[in-house]
Amino acid sequence: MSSAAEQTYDVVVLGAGSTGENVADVVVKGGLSAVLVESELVGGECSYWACMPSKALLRGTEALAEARAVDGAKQAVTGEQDVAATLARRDSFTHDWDDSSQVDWVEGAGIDLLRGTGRLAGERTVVVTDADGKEVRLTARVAVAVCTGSVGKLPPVDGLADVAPWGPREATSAKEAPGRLLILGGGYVGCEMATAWQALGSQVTLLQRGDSLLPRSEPQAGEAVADALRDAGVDVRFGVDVTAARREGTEVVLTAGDEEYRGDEVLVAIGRAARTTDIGLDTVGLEPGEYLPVDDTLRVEGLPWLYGVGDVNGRQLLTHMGKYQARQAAAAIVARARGEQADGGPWSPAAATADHSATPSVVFTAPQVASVGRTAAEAREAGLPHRVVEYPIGGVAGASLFADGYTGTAIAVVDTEREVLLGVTFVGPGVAELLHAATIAVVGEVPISRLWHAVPAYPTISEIWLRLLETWRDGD
Ligand SMILES: Cc1cc2nc3c(=O)[nH]c(=O)nc-3n(C[C@H](O)[C@H](O)[C@H](O)COP(=O)(O)OP(=O)(O)OC[C@H]3O[C@@H](n4cnc5c(N)ncnc54)[C@H](O)[C@@H]3O)c2cc1C
Ligand SMILES: NC(=O)c1ccc[n+]([C@@H]2O[C@H](COP(=O)([O-])OP(=O)(O)OC[C@H]3O[C@@H](n4cnc5c(N)ncnc54)[C@H](O)[C@@H]3O)[C@@H](O)[C@H]2O)c1
Repeated sequence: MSSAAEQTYDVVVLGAGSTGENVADVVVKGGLSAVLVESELVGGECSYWACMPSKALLRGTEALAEARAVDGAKQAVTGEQDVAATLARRDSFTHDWDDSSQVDWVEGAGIDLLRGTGRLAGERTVVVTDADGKEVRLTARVAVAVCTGSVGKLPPVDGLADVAPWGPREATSAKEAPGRLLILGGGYVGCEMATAWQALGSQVTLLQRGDSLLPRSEPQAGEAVADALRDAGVDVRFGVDVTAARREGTEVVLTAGDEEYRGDEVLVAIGRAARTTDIGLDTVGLEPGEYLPVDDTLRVEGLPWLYGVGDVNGRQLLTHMGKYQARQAAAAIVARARGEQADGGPWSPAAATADHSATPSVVFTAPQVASVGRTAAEAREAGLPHRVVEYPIGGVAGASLFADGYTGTAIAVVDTEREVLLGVTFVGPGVAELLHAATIAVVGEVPISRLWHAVPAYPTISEIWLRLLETWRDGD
């Protein structure tokens, strides 16, 4: 018999990252009671070891590059980036890894917080163990939302675990730049962290297994980022399959075929795995370690009381998509608690439809890569009739004002039958803020004929939209 204290809520949310916070907030606004269970910091990876610190590390370099690209302004840039001040600014964004302000927000939102490690213990039940081993048994009247996120994967490389490799957490929270940084993986994390640490003083070697960076993006994006990293001094290597790792003194040595790569630290950034190995999935008939299999209302198939939201379902590993899923899942939970329907039909109020074909993302490299929807390769795989339209962003007046010698590319994938946009990618400085217009066009399936009436202000970089439309009309 357990002597655990017992508490009952309408909704139990396991994991108080950006996703869990939003599920709890929306169900409480919908009139339900909710408890958030958190084993580490309220706010999760995004606030402390992912989006916020990484973007804070990158922003100073970007601002300097922007100033240096404008004659008249560049003459005022007479010094180098201040690394200590950059790291201090990063620390201010993570509140020195103190979550009190987020705890205040949780309390203000009318959500209860329970600190400890939660595990499912059968239907609608979560047992939470705190640091002293004390247990609380939580029962959910309506739903349990699992929002435990993801963790960095470690490849099966001999000796890698013994060299104390960095993961994204170490790379975003390091207190100084390592002299030589090896990075395994040329995806989002690898490219952003190579950009950041090379600028902050490390000699970075980026080892990618395949033959391109950012392989899920349009190829032009990976090529532009690889060229820019090389120009910045990063040693970018493709086709590298690391098979062994060891430390020689303080030095890390990676072996790949006949090659050896030496550094002071190695960052492993080869993708993520579901954080579900030890959350009691076996007690409800699910496989530990797997992403949670959910429908479009984020409900786990076959378990009508269980939801899997955010990174933990593996649909789209992005903060804004986790928060979107949280809003949709919470809407489904509230509707169902009221006895209403939440059928999960495309674009309905409780469905995360955008996960499939309209996900926006920005890689904060230099140049930035901002994209939404399908790439040409994805349109091809989906069997959609399409044409690719491309235009150099430097050709518009707003871009040439933004930076002398602006180079960048815009790529639109157009559905040739329906004449709507399937996807858009912008590669270039300052393109992140162009993305939402593209997201609206893709989500709204705005016909090309109507887009001609969406007139970009002159002289902004958004005039790229006109050039894309003209290129489409003129058949390339
Ligand atoms: C370096 C890096 C940079 C990134 N940059 C961006 C970016 O710029 N933009 C973007 O959109 N995305 C970015 N991402 C992705 C983004 O960080 C994730 O998509 C997002 O954090 C997922 O949020 P989540 O709430 O689903 O999971 P998490 O943030 O991982 O939160 C899960 C929470 O659950 C808690 N938890 C886990 N297990 C238990 C348990 N058993 N009991 C109690 N609590 C538990 C954890 O402690 C954690 O607080 C980045 C990722 C990385 C690694
Ligand atoms: N700006 C952002 O929005 C942002 C930033 C960082 C991370 N993220 C999110 O976090 C996720 C995880 O990022 P990530 O960079 O870890 O994963 P990723 O999937 O983006 O990239 C991993 C890369 O590692 C390569 N790889 C795999 N195994 C390898 C090996 N053994 N050796 C060398 N290379 C190998 C892959 O080819 C791939 O390009 C991203 O997919 C994204 O969803 C988003």
